[in-house]
Amino acid sequence: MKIFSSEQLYEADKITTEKQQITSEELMERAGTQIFQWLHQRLQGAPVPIHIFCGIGDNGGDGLVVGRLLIEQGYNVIVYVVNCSDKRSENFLHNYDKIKNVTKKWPILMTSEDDFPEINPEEIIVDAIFGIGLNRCPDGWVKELIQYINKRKAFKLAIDIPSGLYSNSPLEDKEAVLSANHTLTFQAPKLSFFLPETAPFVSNFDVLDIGLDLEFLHKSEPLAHLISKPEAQRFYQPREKFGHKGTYGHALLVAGSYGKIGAAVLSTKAAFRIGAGLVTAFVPKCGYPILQTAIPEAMVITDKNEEYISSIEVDFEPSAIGVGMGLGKNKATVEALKKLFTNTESPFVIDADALNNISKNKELLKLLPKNSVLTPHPGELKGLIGIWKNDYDKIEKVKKFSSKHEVVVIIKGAYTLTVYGDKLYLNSSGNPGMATAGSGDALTGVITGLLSQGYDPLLASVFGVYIHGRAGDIAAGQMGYEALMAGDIIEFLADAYIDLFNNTKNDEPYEK
Ligand SMILES: NC(=O)C1=CN([C@@H]2O[C@H](COP(=O)(O)OP(=O)(O)OC[C@H]3O[C@@H](n4cnc5c(N)ncnc54)[C@H](OP(=O)(O)O)[C@@H]3O)[C@@H](O)[C@H]2O)[C@@H](O)CC1
Ligand SMILES: [K+]
Repeated sequence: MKIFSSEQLYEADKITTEKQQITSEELMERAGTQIFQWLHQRLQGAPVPIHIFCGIGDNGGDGLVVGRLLIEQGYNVIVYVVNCSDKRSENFLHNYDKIKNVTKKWPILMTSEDDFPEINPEEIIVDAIFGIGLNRCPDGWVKELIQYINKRKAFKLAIDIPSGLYSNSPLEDKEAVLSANHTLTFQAPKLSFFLPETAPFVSNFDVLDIGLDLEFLHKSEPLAHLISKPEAQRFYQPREKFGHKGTYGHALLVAGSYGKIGAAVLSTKAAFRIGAGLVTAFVPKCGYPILQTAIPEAMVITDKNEEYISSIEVDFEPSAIGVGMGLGKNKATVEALKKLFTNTESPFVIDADALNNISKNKELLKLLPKNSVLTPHPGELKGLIGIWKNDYDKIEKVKKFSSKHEVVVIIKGAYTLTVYGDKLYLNSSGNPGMATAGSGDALTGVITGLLSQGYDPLLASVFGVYIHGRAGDIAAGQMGYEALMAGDIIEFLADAYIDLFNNTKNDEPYEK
């Protein structure tokens, strides 16, 4: 699914009305009807009071449509107009007029704190104050209204986007954003729904198809791509009937130090489970019996050093190399990395201590082989690009870093973001249970295993992140979030592959 900017959505809106020969009021009626149906399906006529707060732009217009349709259906609706500006939109005025045809209760005009209503916990709030047309930070009594609503325990449903949030630019004041329990957004999710600073205001969301012009949406280059099952299905490369283990490559995992040999075990296992033909682990001497016992399928080469890696030498040309998991920061390890990056042609996945070592020894950056995949968590990312002002600044910095060094950067998080030059890919699978030791090692093994089978670095990253998250989701479905361990993600990679083509079950991409 594509994620568009607000400018693109306005353009789509305009083109749709022209091509479909409908008025923008008719398009608004479509949008409002979708929200009404969503609510009606769930409420089934329940007499619960529904408080609809409407701004004076088109988001407010949507709120008025929803109000009218709910009143017509016999619901108990109270409509408020948050009268924050004199410039009411035409669509707002049109629907303001129309609502008086269905009720004697004229919308309540709010102009100050004195107008804030009493709202009980079991009631419902619909937020139609500001949509994608927000053009400055809410202040004064409107900001106080947002804070007042946030303090109410009633269920809060945001229309299109929680009021106070920009769809694709940074947050200015987190005190001036409505904190929704659910968001219903039109046509395409907004970039702010996925970034750590802004996503919590959105909670869960559904995308409502309001029939914007498909041709325009198709040909427009989006801000980002959201990856869920349909996209992942297209990325999958089927195995050949006459393939042999050599067809699927020979992956090398360079990992582990004394006390952290588990990182090598996890990444090696994951590379196997994702389908690499052969996998060799390169570990310090102390890791030898552990690896050979834990994974009989793997080959093991040891460093000459007992406790950490000091010189990486293998007698074959790996089809892909994953490096960094549990390596430690020993000087000799840094030297070994330098040599490895300089002398190897194979595609790389660079993780954990390899990233930390690069951050501390920036000369290593120049040695990074082109098209390497870097998998930092936020702390490791800071080491690479420095601190950022906000999530949008972070994205710009990572784009620059990716272009400059010609690498793929995977920023791990609730919605893992893969950056390749100007291109952004947001992952929809995964869950909080995966915030556990070793799940990053599993991801590195997965991507290395995919590279080794011939997936190109960007595809291996985006597909690998999805399938790793999906394995975590299926695992969590069986054992819950808390009990989930990294080893379980690896075991469930099998189910994630099978699930890829099981179209009977929804992969619930937005339930975070
Ligand atoms: N495009 C689509 O696909 C479709 C879009 N649709 C809907 O339209 C919505 C966009 O509507 P929109 O453009 O009228 O903007 P909206 O969000 O209502 O707010 C703008 C108003 O608020 C005001 N204002 C802004 N900031 C403010 C502040 N801090 N404090 C106070 N005032 C502030 C600003 O006033 P002004 O700056 O002029 O004073 C202006 O009047 C979109 O989210 C969706 O719900 C659907 O109906 C159909 C398909
Ligand atoms: K809203």
